[in-house]
Amino acid sequence: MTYNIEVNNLSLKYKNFEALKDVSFKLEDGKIYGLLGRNGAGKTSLLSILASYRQQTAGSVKIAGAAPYENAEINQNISFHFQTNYEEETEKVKNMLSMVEEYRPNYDAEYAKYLVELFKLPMNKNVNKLSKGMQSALEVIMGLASRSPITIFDESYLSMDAPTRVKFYNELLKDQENHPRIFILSTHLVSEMDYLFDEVLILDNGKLLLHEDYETLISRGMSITGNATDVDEFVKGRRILSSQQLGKTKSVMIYEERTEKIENAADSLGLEIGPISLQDLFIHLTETEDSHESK
Ligand SMILES: Nc1ncnc2c1ncn2[C@@H]1O[C@H](COP(=O)(O)OP(=O)(O)OP(=O)(O)O)[C@@H](O)[C@H]1O
Repeated sequence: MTYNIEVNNLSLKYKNFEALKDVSFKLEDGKIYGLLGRNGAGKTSLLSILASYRQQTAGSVKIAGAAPYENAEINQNISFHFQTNYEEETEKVKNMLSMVEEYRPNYDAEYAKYLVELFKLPMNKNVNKLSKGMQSALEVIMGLASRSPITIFDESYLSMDAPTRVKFYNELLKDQENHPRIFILSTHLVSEMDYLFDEVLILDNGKLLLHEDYETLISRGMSITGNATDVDEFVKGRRILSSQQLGKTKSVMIYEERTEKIENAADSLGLEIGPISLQDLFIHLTETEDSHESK
């Protein structure tokens, strides 16, 4: 069975506040999705609906062709991991993992053991006695070892130190190759994690701003650098994301497909075309009025 996700015209209201507005997209088996958005954009709200922690106010969600809410068969195949408060959790690490094994049909105990050693987690320690980073590692281990067809990490790696996060990224890519499934990774660590994504979804104020293949998205942005007058002439009428000037040299980021025509035009003016990062695109595409004012 393939666990593709289809979301149509999804909306969510908390009393009168509309956290998600008419969101539609499709996610396919075997891909890693990056879910980006400014604080309060609606990422956790959306993920909570996909994982059936919440029910939408309007619209539909279909997973493997059926509505997931209160559907036990589907829900046992969706792992949702977020920054959990484990203050009250007095179980030992090994017991937590045994509990996960019981309700995740694809759980691989051998793989979990390997991950526990990789992340150096003490099996016999109570979960509430672990450091924050170790608790994050436990979340990640539970998520990876469950091998759920849909695995969602909502910033669950945030407390890990940088080397541990890299271990997680490497492991995620390795395991995705051997056991492909849908991963959804919500993150603010855009520049650090962008290489993991097959596709990117950006939420902005509860709306889906874009859903694109990573490579296509990156090829849509570029920086144009050169003599300020020539750069200004070149970018006239194009979608400008940002601009910087140092003396007579100007660099402008634009949002437009990098075609041969553009390359030739820039070349004839002696302008340099450079790539821009997903982080740059994300920052400028989700810029608000107040961030313009603070410039
Ligand atoms: N239980 C709730 N009751 C009322 N409003 C809520 C509730 N949960 C979230 N919201 C609001 O919904 C909006 C979206 O919140 P959400 O947590 O989904 O955003 P997010 O993109 O995950 O943010 P962050 O990056 O800061 O974690 C915010 O304005 C938030 O205040």
